Amino acid sequence: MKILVTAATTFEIQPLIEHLGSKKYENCHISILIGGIGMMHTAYQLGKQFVHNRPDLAIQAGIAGCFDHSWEMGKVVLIDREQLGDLGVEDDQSYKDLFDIQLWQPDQAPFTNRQLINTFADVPQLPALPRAAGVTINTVSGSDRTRQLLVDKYNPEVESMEGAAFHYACLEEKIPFFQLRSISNYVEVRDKSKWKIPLAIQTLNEALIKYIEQWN
Ligand SMILES: O=C(O)c1cccc(C(=O)CC[C@H]2O[C@@H](n3cnc4c(=O)[nH]cnc43)[C@H](O)[C@@H]2O)c1
Repeated sequence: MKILVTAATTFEIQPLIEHLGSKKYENCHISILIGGIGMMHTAYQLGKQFVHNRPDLAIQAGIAGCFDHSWEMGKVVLIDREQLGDLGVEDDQSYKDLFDIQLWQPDQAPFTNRQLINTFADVPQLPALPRAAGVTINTVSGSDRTRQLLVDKYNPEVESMEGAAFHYACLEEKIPFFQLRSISNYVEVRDKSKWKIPLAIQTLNEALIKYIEQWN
């Protein structure tokens, strides 16, 4: 079993990297790919990786913002669907995405009804974690206007900068996959002092290590 673990930055999966150390698992081989922040880097790195070293399972792990203030920081979720939050056109006061202006069709592969859905088919021993809807953007949302636009249009629970690119690449290549996100902040008017990045990294890596240890 070849498992690829990918993250935007080394920082986010450093505890996993240290845990793996020189460990050898009998039943699997784990590769790490640091793909960089954002969709462009992620798509390029994954595309290259899948050509040269196609995994049996791909896992994307990272921190993220959440829209619901009742969620606790450090909550870890599995993303079961992704949408692109800022690929489109401005039309005076309104924003239209590529489906709205019919450049893309709602069910064009690998989209289903405008979404990049993970059915988790063929994922072995899927972690029993809450599932959530993701939206992926190029600019971390930091205003009430943008937050409301995304909520009204996509009804997301979690925001990241890489999720949709990962879903797209895995769906296109038919590689079983799952995306783990740990909440580091609320999507709100930007106040970096409220972000809980160390906590989110800790809980993210606990979930990752728990999953990987099943193969020991
Ligand atoms: O502004 C800063 O000083 C700063 C310092 C460290 C990290 C950041 C980020 O914006 C992290 C982006 C990174 O983490 C994911 N992430 C985390 N929270 C969010 C969010 O609310 N919206 C979108 N992405 C988020 C993202 O996937 C990136 O990989 C800033």
